Amino acid sequence: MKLQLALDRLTREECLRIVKETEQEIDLIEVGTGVIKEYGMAIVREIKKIYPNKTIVADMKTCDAGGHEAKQAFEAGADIVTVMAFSSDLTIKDTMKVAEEYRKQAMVDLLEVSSRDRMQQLENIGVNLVSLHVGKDKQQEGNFDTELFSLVKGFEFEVTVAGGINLDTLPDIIQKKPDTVIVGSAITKASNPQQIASEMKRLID
Ligand SMILES: O=C(CO)[C@H](O)[C@H](O)COP(=O)(O)O
Repeated sequence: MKLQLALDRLTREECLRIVKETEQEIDLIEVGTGVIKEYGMAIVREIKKIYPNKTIVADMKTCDAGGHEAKQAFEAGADIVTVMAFSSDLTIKDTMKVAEEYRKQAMVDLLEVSSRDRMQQLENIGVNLVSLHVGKDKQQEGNFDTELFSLVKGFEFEVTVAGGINLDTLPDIIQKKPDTVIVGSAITKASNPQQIASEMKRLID
């Protein structure tokens, strides 16, 4: 199981500091959507240059123009881009096609998807990497709940999970054996990010 650090609602300087403090503990670095909106592809390029051996996720949250946005991120050094599950199949297919051309990956974000029919459609079009995700706003009603795993039960997807995951909720999530756990605020807003990341990594390993 891998640990993905999500950099959201942070300045460039905060991003660089937190990654530096936690680099030994984390497997993947996610450049969050808001950070990309603030700094563009420049920050993806900068982080990849400093950490060439880390897998960089550009959380583009693409919902249209999939091929174009995927190309932008891969050209900047991203290894994985995100595309929304509720977008058109054509958008998802174009994103995956570009990912294949670059020998990279597209991750389909399941935010607000609750239908297993949609999961079947995603499987049918060749999706293999998905993210079970409770969005930041929705977290006001509760953080990631392991009930969400029922959406992917019986499918062969590689599964990542995200949505307010912290040290209290992590043990139950680990029981469900996702491939990757994505953690943002619990690490980035901690007074000692390295300590929290280290405790999480210990639980995951
Ligand atoms: O994609 C995201 C928000 O849309 C975040 O990356 C994801 O939710 C993880 O961050 P946090 O642990 O703070 O919820």
